[in-house]
Amino acid sequence: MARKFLVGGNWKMNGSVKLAETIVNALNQGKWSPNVEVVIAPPFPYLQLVRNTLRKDVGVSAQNCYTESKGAYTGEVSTEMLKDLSIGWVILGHSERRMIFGESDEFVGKKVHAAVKAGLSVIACVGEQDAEREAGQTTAVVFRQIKAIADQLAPADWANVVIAYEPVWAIGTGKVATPQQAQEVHNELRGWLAKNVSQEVADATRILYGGSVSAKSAPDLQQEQDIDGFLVGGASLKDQEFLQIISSRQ
Ligand SMILES: O=C[C@H](O)COP(=O)(O)O
Repeated sequence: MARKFLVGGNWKMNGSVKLAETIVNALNQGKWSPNVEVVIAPPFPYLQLVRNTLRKDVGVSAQNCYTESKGAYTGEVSTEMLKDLSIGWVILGHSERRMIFGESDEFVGKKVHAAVKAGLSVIACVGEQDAEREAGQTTAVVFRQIKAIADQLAPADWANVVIAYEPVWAIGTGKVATPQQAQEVHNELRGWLAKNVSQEVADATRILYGGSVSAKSAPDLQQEQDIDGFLVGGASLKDQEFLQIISSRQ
């Protein structure tokens, strides 16, 4: 089954009105293969500006949301608010949320459930830390993380979930996983879905790679069978490089 290649740009806590305008203009004028879907994830304050000015065939994503639809949760943003702004996507379980803000596997699973139930599409992140890879625990860690998500979902919910495999040691370090390293884990994750959810879900679910993706590394990475796209951090803030990454796939 053909899975449409997806390139996501996660700005993290970076950007400004000016940068948002620059990236929107570049994407609005950009040309790429119809076989590639593009989603960008600016910080909350820029979501509306970006959604209102960006071409409609490019998705806009939040970088987080809460499990509840409204209430006394100071500082949080609900799925309903995202929908109110016509934001169709949310990134959940990013390693920075897990490590800096202490989000547990279970909490990430609950957020994914809440977002899918609200009708949002989710990019759900998993990935091991350096020491875990060194200790031979990569598979155990990503299986534990994906299980906590799957535990909250019905098989049909997977139609709106994309997995992003982001080894923590490769994020923002310039130390990109080799295509073989990434392919190996993507294949394990797909196998996990086949065994624990269904073969159909395993075949249809897109698994993105994230971690120091650049215009240089993208062409080789995208050739791997189980790499269905990228979640790009730093390079998504550079409009021309981001366009080059999108165009690495035909
Ligand atoms: O969400 C994106 C990833 O954390 C990758 O970030 P990076 O491309 O800056 O390494």
